[in-house]
Amino acid sequence: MESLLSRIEPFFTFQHPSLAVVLVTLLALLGGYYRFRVSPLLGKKLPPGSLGFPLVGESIGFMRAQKIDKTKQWIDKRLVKYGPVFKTSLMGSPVIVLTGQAGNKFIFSANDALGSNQPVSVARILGDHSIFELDGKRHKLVRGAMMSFLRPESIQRFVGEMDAIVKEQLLQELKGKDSVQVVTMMKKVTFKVTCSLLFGLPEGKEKDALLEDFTIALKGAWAIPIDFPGTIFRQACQARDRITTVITKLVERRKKEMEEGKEAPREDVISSFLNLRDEEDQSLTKDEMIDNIVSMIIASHDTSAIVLSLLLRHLARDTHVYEAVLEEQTEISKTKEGKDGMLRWSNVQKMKYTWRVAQELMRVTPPVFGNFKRTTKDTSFGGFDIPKGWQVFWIACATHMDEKIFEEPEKFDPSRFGNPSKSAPPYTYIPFGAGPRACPGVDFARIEIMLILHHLIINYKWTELIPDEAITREPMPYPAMGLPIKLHPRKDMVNCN
Ligand code: HEM
Repeated sequence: MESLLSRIEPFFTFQHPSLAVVLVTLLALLGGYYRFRVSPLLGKKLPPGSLGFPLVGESIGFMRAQKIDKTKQWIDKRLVKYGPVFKTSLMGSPVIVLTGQAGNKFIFSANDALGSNQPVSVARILGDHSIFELDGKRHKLVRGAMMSFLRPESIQRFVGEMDAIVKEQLLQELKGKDSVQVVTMMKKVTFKVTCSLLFGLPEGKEKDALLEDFTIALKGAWAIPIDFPGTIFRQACQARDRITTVITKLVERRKKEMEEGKEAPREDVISSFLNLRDEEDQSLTKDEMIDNIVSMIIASHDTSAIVLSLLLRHLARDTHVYEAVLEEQTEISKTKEGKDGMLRWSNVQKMKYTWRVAQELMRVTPPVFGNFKRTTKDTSFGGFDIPKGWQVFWIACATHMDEKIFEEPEKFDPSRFGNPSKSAPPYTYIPFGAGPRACPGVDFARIEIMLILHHLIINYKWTELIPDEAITREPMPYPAMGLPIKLHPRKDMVNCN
């Protein structure tokens, strides 16, 4: 009997135990996928669209379109095929794209079905405690600390200081040069302004290395989240780790100085974070501070650098707008308020036409293409179900280039702004987002952009060295070759204000 049993072959045998492990794992994954991804969707009316391949989704096509500045076309193709609400999958998450004024209003107004939650790659770079990930009381607490520096009343106090940093940096970047690469220069200047005014970061090699790491980290924030040697995402994660080390040292040094009773020359974001207490009198954790410092640096310097680079590109091509900006800035330079020759808040308030040019530029080429929210519960919009846990994506160009909202949208026309008869309806002009999570840095950015442009146009005319240089999005829209320009000085930078 025993020998008989030993001769009976089981119905199915595994020659290799590892094969069994693989099969069981696959079945478990499929079971999990069905239970968590498929079964909650049964019976729901999802918007039309394609989720593409697992994990990768439609990210490759989307990113390719970004690279050649054809993202609007990528969106338009889906708008035509599926309508104003459609589904896709980007950067590792299923996404519902909402377009148009109603879609924007649904996303931007206080809506308890929508929370903040970025795609996997963005969250890894900004950190789990970033303001972009926070909701409710914690979001209000951190945003309040940032706003204490970014509201107009606070900025007014340091416009002169900002002007001095801008002049010094421009002088350093431009002195003795007859050509310059605009993108690199603008990144350096805006990084210096952010780091000095908001964080008191000292000059030196560490600061230069930090700028390079921020550039790498930002590229990876919108990459496919494959953490494998050589991928953009892996490089970005490594850059983020190096950034964490530097900022941790900075926070610890400042904490020690505060404990020793040494006051910072001026209160900045780090000291404000260190002094912050929640309703239970608890301070922010170290990770909360680091993630929010990183988020603020990423949110602030690259966006302003883009607007400035694109402004210089536009002004080199559009003589009419260039002359009008020059005229306004020349007038302002004659009536500077500060006895020290620095521009002040009131001077910048007079730069009305120049700011309208920047606003029109951000309509045509929004620096932030769009952003993600995540549903905290099942919800619906436009007759479609949006399941809990899905990403919802708003897109600026979908309303910015809509001819029903902006007459002749392809035409560059700064007079759209400041003309009440042409003013855009709510939730349609959204380069800074809208609602309770709208960009808190809008005034900081406006002042910084106006100051930098003032000094450049008062001192130089410029021409592009690469005619018709294209735009690429990485994910921000930069001139593809960094916008090299030839400088034609009006007078010596050193003698001018
Ligand atoms: C031209 C420059 C800028 C543009 C176009 C811009 C655009 C935006 C956009 C579109 C959002 C997202 C809104 C949303 O998701 O609903 C945002 C958020 C944010 N921006 Fe800006 N930004 C600029 C400059 C700045 C500056 C200079 C700072 C800081 C000094 C800053 C700090 C932030 C922060 C902290 C958030 C998160 C707000 C929150 O979640 O409550 N930004 N910005």
